[in-house]
Amino acid sequence: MKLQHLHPLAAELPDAEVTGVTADSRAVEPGFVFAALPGSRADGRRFIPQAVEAGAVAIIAPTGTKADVPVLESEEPRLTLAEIASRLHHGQPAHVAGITGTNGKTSVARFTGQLWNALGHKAGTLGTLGAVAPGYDYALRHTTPDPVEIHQVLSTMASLGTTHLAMEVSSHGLAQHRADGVAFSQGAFTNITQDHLDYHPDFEDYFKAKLRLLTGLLPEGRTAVICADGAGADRVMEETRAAGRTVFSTGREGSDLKLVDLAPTPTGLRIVVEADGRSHELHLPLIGAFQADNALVAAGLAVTSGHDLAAVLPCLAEISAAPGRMEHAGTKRMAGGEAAIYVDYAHTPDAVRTALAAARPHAEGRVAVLLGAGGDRDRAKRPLMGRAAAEGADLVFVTDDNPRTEEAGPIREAVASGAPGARIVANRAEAIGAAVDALEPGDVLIVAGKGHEKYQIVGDVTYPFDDVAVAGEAAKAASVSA
Ligand SMILES: CC(=O)N[C@H]1[C@@H](OP(=O)(O)OP(=O)(O)OC[C@H]2O[C@@H](n3ccc(=O)[nH]c3=O)[C@H](O)[C@@H]2O)O[C@H](CO)[C@@H](O)[C@@H]1O[C@H](C)C(=O)N[C@@H](C)C(=O)N[C@H](CCC(=O)O)C(=O)O
Ligand SMILES: Nc1ncnc2c1ncn2[C@@H]1O[C@H](COP(=O)(O)OP(=O)(O)OP(=O)(O)O)[C@@H](O)[C@H]1O
Ligand SMILES: N[C@H](CCC[C@H](N)C(=O)O)C(=O)O
Ligand SMILES: [Mg+2]
Repeated sequence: MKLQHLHPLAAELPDAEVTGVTADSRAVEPGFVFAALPGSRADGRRFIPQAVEAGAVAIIAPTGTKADVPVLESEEPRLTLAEIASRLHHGQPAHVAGITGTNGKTSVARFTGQLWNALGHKAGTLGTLGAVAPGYDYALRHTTPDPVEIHQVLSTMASLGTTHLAMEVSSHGLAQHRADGVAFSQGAFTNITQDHLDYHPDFEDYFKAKLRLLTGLLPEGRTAVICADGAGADRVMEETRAAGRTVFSTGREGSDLKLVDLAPTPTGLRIVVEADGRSHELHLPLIGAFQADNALVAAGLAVTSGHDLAAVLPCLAEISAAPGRMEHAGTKRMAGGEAAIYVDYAHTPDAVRTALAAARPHAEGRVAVLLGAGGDRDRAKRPLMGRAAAEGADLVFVTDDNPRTEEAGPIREAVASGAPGARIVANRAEAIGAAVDALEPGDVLIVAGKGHEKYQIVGDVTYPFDDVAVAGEAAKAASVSA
């Protein structure tokens, strides 16, 4: 594609044939445009000489940047990169729902994809679990990858015939304009509570970043499905309406798909929903009351994408949870009865609270929890996660969860400072073993924080580690044989 046709900022530049775009100088090939972005660890402008050496024909960079090749000077270079990536790797599924919120994005994306597939579409998902569509499965390092990767994935999915995509949009992704080149047809907002205050200067900045999906990236006149329950939901709905987008609200406080009753059953949740002036009773094959909120947001996306409620609701009976979200990992069998062990991806204070509340109705005995907190991430959430654990569980084990480049001991101490009486066991496998050993008949254990993750990151090394496998083995080892 011709450089001049790529972007208005290039219209007056000398012409060149462009073969690709990247923000990483190490990935530049002849004919590429290199986006030189000031970052948190490095300044991309330092790598302009290497990029030119490798064959870059133009540079995207902040206003005032000089180079030996033409420069697209931009006040918002990350936005310009996203716009150019979407033009170069053009084509996307015709219908894209963007999903944000602190917790529940992966679950909503997965449910929405399942509903669309059940309704006869070729649907995919993009987010924490990678990019997945019929005939396509691609691993991603980020929930919302950088714009070049987003548009390569979207373009491939479209060429494989995917018509509908449910896409998670993280606050980092929003703050860094990673998804600004995507044409969203619908938006969704699950909830907002504390996370990522290592990256966002304060909660307000985090809130505004998330809101931008609905008030900025989603075009005016489009519909946003919003869970009306929880702190912040009123403001999200108000600002979304004020920005000229239509709100479809769900949950106990919702007015379009209203949850009026919920009861756990041995295999899931029985819910009653009011919609279109009628009451509908449904069974969801999902463990955890919070999953009803996620399922209703997904149902809202399916309905507002053009399906009758009467067609959508029966499909909810067939949905399945994302791996690592209240996933049953094993059962400890003892002389007097059994104790169940679930793995859950709760890694924020609110998610820990929610997961433990979800476990309580399934426990005839005590609720136990095992948790840690990630290194190189929000430090302020650590004692709050500990406190949520102490308040929601009868037994707390604190251990490691991806210490990354931080010293693990102080992270454990910070979590435990919110949970007096917690047992601290550094090694995660040993901690899981100790927690399983402590279980008595009727107890339920939640192994929190890593969910589907198959690794433990210590320093810069990623070791294989799988909560589901380790907990399953521990349950077997601790069980009395029949
Ligand atoms: C804080 C953060 O989000 N940082 C992301 C951001 O990095 P950055 O812009 O600060 O990059 P930097 O390392 O300072 O480098 C600046 C620029 O120089 C370039 N560079 C660097 C070295 C070199 O030799 N040549 C070169 O061109 C880099 O490519 C970059 O463009 O852009 C990079 C390229 O896209 C990302 O890899 C990086 O993700 C870091 C590693 C990360 O861990 N991000 C996590 C926290 C994240 O994004 N998580 C969210 C949310 C998770 C959730 O709640 O679900 C996600 O969407 O996954
Ligand atoms: N609607 C909800 N309300 C509160 N907590 C929830 C909700 N949905 C999920 N959770 C909790 O959050 C955890 C993560 O869920 P999920 O992976 O769906 O969220 P996410 O927003 O995609 O997370 P991430 O930001 O890491 O990608 C779950 O394991 C559960 O503990
Ligand atoms: N997307 C989240 C995942 C956190 C999962 C938890 N296991 C951790 O490492 O903190 C993050 O990167 O903050
Ligand atoms: Mg996710």
